[in-house]
Amino acid sequence: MMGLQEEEFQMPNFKQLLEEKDSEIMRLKTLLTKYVPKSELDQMSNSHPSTKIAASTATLESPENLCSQLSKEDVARYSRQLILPDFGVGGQQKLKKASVLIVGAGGLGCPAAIYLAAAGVGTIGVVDYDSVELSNLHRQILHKEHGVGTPKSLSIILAVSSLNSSVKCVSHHVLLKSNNAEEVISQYDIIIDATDNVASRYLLNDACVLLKKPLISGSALRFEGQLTVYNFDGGPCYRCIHPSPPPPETVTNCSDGGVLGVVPGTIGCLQALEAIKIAAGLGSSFSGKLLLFDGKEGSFRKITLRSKQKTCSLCGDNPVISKLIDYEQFCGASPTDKTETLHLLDDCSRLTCQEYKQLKEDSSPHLLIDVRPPEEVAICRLPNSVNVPFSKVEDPIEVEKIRNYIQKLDNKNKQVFFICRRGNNSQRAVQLLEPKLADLNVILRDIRGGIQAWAEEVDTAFPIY
Ligand SMILES: Nc1ncnc2c1ncn2[C@@H]1O[C@H](COP(=O)(O)OP(=O)(O)OP(=O)(O)O)[C@@H](O)[C@H]1O
Ligand SMILES: [Zn+2]
Repeated sequence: MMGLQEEEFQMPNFKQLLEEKDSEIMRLKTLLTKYVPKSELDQMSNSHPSTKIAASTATLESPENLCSQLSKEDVARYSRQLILPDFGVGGQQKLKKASVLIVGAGGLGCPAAIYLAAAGVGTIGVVDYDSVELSNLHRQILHKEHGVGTPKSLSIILAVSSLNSSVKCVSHHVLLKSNNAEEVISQYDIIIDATDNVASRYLLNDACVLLKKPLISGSALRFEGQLTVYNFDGGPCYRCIHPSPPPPETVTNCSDGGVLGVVPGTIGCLQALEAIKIAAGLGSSFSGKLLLFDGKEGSFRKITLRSKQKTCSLCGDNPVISKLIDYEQFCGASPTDKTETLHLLDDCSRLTCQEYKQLKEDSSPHLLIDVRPPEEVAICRLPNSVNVPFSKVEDPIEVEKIRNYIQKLDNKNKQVFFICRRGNNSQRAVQLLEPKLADLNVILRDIRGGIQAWAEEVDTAFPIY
């Protein structure tokens, strides 16, 4: 390792040495074998080395030329990757010239950004409209406690530039939408999708196909992650694989499903790796392939995807999409819809947190059923609530249990309240149980906004998750 490093530090002297001694020419040629194809070197040996090498400088980017573009600091900083046989000075130069846009400064975007900066990608752009929250810090590892409340895109570029001040960092504090996506994306060579919603996936895919940019797509939920590269090297685009979006209610986000921080960390690093490979001219291992990572099993699987489709409405033979569309309408959900708010029940079947608080203070007999999963109930719960997870609310054993609780209530107007995290499943539970408990002459109601509204409106010391 040291040998190569030392030789590269001496590069500026090579030209002079070349004119003086043939032995030095041989030494230079040995070094050249690392960067110049053998056929080119053979041709060089038939004529005067100095002229041949000068000619090759223009076309082949000899190390002499390449190294003159890397500063002494660059050589020292990147020395461990400069000596990589398939990467070398040429790869480093390409990285330095490359620009990568990371859309989403969250669990995937943070690790991707920091590894790209460490590797020496010339320009890194970061897009995010959101600000740092405390619940981000377990996985969005470039944001800091003192940065809670600051724009995520700014927080990332501060971390990136303190690691590598030679990287040009650009913060785009915007929600990427149809009206601004092309303007931002067109400024970069490679795009990383580190977002968390379907509308953004289609938007990025369409913009990348229209602007002919490779798209490195990642996702992570619970213990599992996925990675693929779209619109690269003749491979499919996102629409080739998913011509239409999934129903919004079938999509789970990290805020509802949970995620272990290392999982997006792993996928974000792999996104950075693919970006580095593409930028350095090494290609990608995931065009038309999907990586499935299972953190619980500790397994990686790579499967082959459907190839690029001739019938694809975007990248096929007769495309019908020639400009960006309204993705919120297309997907039935906006990129900022973190949580759904359902209105399933009439007002008379709903209670506000304040009304419930009053009822408790009046010691009015009632039953409070918490329909969150036990993992969430273990985080926090209201006193005297019973837990019947929503997934089991129609289970005959659970229904029987609820009937027994109700029968033990000793007032005439038997009141049963349902609570969940945000007030959606509690409404669904009322709807499902009303017919099953009709014979008990009982009033079923839900608590609007759930535990979260309680924490925000009634008891601010109550945890929010
Ligand atoms: N169209 C978009 N334009 C800009 N930023 C986006 C867009 N879509 C998603 N994002 C950003 O992508 C990031 C994705 O991060 P991540 O999946 O880790 O979840 P989160 O939204 O920060 O957290 P949580 O889901 O826990 O609330 C978010 O910071 C979000 O603001
Ligand atoms: Zn396609």
